[in-house]
Amino acid sequence: MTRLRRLLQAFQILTEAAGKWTWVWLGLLLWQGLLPVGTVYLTKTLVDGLVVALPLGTQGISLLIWPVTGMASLLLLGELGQSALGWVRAYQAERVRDYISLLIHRQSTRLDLAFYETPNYHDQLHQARGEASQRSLALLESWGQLFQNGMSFLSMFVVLSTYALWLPLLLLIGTLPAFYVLLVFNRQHYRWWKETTPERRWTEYYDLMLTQKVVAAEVRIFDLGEHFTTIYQSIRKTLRQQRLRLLRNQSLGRLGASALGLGVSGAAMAWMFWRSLQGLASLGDLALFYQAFNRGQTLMRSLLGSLSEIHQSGLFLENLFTFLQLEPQLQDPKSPKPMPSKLERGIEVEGVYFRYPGSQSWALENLDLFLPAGKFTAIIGDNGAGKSTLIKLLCRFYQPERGRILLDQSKLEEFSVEELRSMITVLFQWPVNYQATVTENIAMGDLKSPIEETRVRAAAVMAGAEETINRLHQRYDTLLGTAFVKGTDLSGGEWQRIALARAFYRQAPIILLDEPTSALDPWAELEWVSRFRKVSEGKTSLLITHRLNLARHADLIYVMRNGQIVESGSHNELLASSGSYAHSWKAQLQQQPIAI
Ligand SMILES: Nc1ncnc2c1ncn2[C@@H]1O[C@H](COP(=O)(O)OP(=O)(O)OP(=O)(O)O)[C@@H](O)[C@H]1O
Repeated sequence: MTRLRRLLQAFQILTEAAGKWTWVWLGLLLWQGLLPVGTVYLTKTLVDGLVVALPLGTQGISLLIWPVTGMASLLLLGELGQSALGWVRAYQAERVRDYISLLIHRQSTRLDLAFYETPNYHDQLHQARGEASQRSLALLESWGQLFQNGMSFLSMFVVLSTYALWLPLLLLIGTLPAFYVLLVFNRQHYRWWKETTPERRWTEYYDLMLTQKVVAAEVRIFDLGEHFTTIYQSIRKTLRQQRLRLLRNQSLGRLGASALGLGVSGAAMAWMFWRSLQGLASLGDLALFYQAFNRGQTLMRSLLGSLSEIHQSGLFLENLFTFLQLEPQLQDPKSPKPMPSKLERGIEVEGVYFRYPGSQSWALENLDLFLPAGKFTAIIGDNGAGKSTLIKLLCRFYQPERGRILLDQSKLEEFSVEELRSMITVLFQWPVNYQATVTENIAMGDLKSPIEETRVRAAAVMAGAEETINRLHQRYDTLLGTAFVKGTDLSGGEWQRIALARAFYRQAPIILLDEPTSALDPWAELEWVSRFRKVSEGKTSLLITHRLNLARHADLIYVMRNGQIVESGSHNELLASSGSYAHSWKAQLQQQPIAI
């Protein structure tokens, strides 16, 4: 029942994708489906006409004019129908492929970030994406064939039942073993395909390691090419052997089933010859029977073949539907609170505990902190202290397991996720280098409104990216990245400035920056921080950094360790308290006299 519902769902997707062309397609299939019975009848008329006309010599020609003209017209119309069907199918195929990609892409961006943390999600995505459009098209094709061949078979069924009712049944029985073999193989193949998803994803991973620019330099210097190739080939070998074994078993099964089918048609033909020898059937009857039985058998085979294809495609499409039905866990409340346009009090994090999905250890453990509205706060801390995790929670990519985060005294989950995120601009620790022009790279910070050149330039100035941009051959119109023709690459620090400009382009009241200067030199860093103070005036900003030189400019500094705040205060207060901040500050002074 579920399977039937799934098949109807798949059909619905296909009609949504192809629109009115689905009906044109069905009309053409009906037409093509009815053609064979017409041909069979005309063959009988022609043969019977020939039997009468031949003894009359040339005078008998008039008896043959209609059957011959009819036959020629049918053949011509058949060809026309076939060409039209080919075109409509190609059109549908394109639409269906794009529509399914659209569904998958929309769903991928709708789901929580947490989904990306689990291998299960990647398997599901791989399964949904890998075969979805291919299988939907196969389903479309199979339905078409089922419909067309079903029509033809029904008409042949009527023709054959005029000789004996058991003949069509014999056709059915002769094809059943082959159908059974197909069903069994479909299941085996699907099970194998699903179970080996992780292996196939590993091969994709090694393929990327061998072909992508980001890893090309390391692969060469550490001579990893042969290592990755060997692993790739070894996984592929196992997969290949398993699949070939499945195919070999299927071929053997199919061979046995076909032999049985041949036996059945031989018996039916023998019966008909016997009848004609007894004078119970004319020559035309014999020709009609031969054609009808022969075609009937082919039709029956492809009919059952289509059913088996539908069964198989249904199995594969199950993954697409499972994926499309995944629901984000972070849902908007029924009636979200209106978002304040400006923060009055600030953001409070109270007793927050958080573990990443599947992880046993706390990334944040009883975290308490306050980001005052309109102030510049900095967090410093060891690697793995939980600083980036805090940013992810503030953006509501995840939900704390315990504790709460308040924005102007309302819990984050009381707001709509989209509205909350539009209040925040973020520079992540590893920003994305988009293969797009400089303007687009910056304007991607806020594509909700049309791109404004003046805003783009202002953001570039704020991020200290203008000098770099002015050096580029087409300035703001230069395509960044080298994956496409005419693209230009930037240095790590230059890319970071572009990403920062993107963050500034979005004029949001909350600014979260995760190590924004990690790729900048110390001189640029100091210049950057004084500019940032001006840019962020009146905004609630949080800076995560390992550089005490930057943190010291903040109104409030937190020191984080093992998911907790261990020290807090202004630069001077922290120095006076002689804790780990003061200790690190002194150590840094001794090591980096130039940077201060
Ligand atoms: N996606 C993840 N899944 C599981 N654990 C994670 C994930 N991301 C981070 N962690 C773990 O959570 C803890 C906090 O990580 P986080 O990235 O917040 O540290 P951080 O303070 O930003 O470190 P760094 O200074 O190195 O950037 C670490 O122990 C880390 O191993």
